[in-house]
Amino acid sequence: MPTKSDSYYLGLDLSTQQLKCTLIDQDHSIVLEEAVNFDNDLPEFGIRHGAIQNGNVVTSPTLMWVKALDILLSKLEKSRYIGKIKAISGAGQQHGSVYWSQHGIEKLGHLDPRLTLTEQLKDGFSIEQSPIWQDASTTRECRALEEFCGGPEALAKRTGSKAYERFTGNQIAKIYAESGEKYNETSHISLVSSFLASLLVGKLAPVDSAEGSGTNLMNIKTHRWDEQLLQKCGGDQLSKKLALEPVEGGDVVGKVDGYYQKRYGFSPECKILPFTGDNSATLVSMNLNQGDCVISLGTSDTVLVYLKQGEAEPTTESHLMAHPIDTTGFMGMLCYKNGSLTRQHIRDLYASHDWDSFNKHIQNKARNTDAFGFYYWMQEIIPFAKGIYRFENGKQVQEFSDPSINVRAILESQFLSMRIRLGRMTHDGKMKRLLATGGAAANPHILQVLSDVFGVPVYKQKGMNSASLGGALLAKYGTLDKRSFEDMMKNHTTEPELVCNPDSKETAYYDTKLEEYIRLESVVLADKANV
Ligand SMILES: Nc1ncnc2c1ncn2[C@@H]1O[C@H](COP(=O)(O)OP(=O)(O)O)[C@@H](O)[C@H]1O
Ligand SMILES: O=C(CO)[C@@H](O)[C@H](O)COP(=O)(O)O
Repeated sequence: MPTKSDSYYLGLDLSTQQLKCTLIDQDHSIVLEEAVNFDNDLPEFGIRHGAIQNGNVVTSPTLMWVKALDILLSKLEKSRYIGKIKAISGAGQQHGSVYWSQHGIEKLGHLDPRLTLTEQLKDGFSIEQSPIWQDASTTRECRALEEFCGGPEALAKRTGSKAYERFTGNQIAKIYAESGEKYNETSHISLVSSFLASLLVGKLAPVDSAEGSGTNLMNIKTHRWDEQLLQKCGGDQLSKKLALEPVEGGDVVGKVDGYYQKRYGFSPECKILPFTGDNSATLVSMNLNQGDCVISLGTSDTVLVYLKQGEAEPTTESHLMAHPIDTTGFMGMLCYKNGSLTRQHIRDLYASHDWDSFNKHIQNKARNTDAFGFYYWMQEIIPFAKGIYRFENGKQVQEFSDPSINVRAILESQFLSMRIRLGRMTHDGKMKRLLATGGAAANPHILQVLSDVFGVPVYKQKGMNSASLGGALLAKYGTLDKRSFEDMMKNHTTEPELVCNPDSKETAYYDTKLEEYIRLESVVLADKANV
């Protein structure tokens, strides 16, 4: 795509299934998008959907992420923009953690441009499998942390969230308790986002405060690590292993390491800005108006809102996170584990492994029976539940009278849960628009059901990946003398495009189903098998 700009900004996104990048020019036009898909491009790591699952323990090989960066950069090297990139920022899947050995940190500081990162960092980690956000194996550590703080509400008040299995502090607490030797061998701990920034800057990079709020270790008011929580989760050594206090979006971390200048031709002036969480970066990319709500349908499903100071109270089913650029504002978030992969599972069972057949079932709105389903195929986050439950005409059933009902039922169930819980998080604040993103937002039929359930129009942004676009915008933001995100976005914001309007008859139907959904969910939660 021809462009007159001489300044480019690169955003990366290391998410569950891929490493993606977006390059924008001075006017925020996207000039390049690239991706490395872990399952397709890196099968030698033995992953499925980017991860290795062993019961409730879910990890990704740290070196796979390093190799993905090698591949992505060699793709970028062929583009003519590389020497004109002024700054890089980006995002990572939230909560995942990386355990550097002393050897790894030393290697990172002396990278040899003749070799790949993979060759040099292959022995760089004290723990080779990084725990990721899908892990659900730290329930014991979660309850202990809540008890230590005086209960889930007290922890939520202090850190923005009650204890969650995937949150980094609880993951570290498990390693500290069960793998003492490995813990002692760990020189530094990064989050996925700060890990990617560290690779680029050639030294340990701090987390940003948005990422700090996904750990259960950072005080949500001061944006500083909470010494007592560090002590509880990782003993005396944790403060040293985290090494740096969280920083705010726009604070420069450093310049790109000489390795990337010599090997790929990056400018020595190219700045590295703090990396943030993928959801936080998505929020930045959308530049929300009052009444906007982001629905991300990626590997996870998330619901994101921008809450200004004074509008935000932590709850025990949603997350309050520091906003990546508004130091006094927040991102309110709901996160579901049974997102795209569970929809894919239902597609494979009931729609011949094919999205077109799945969409045909969505379009069949004949409601001959009153059907509800709850699809906690993987251990769900909200509510904490596991198993698949179906109800037809008020009675629990093994399978629906017409099994293809499962296709609409999973979508309705996912979106009703979001609508009900978003209402609780925002005290029934009226939403005017839903901004959809993530892999499943490519499917307009799914978005129509979303629009019908919420009764509001659904919009979509241009570009394939909003988290890496958010990263590119964060990169540009960090190069401005006078930092105002609003000013930066003025004249450059492309309005998202309308995908669908709600069908008022459908919305009226869903309005009558909210109470029944809540009742049946409580039946599911009361099931003894579901503990
Ligand atoms: N046409 C489609 N309809 C529904 N879901 C889709 C479609 N295309 C892709 N997806 C889903 O998108 C998911 C990947 O989402 P993405 O946001 O790229 O993942 P990541 O979490 O790695 O960022 C896939 O697992 C797939 O289920
Ligand atoms: O755990 C969370 C948020 O708390 C997830 O949303 C991860 O951040 C993974 O993101 P995707 O790969 O699904 O984008």
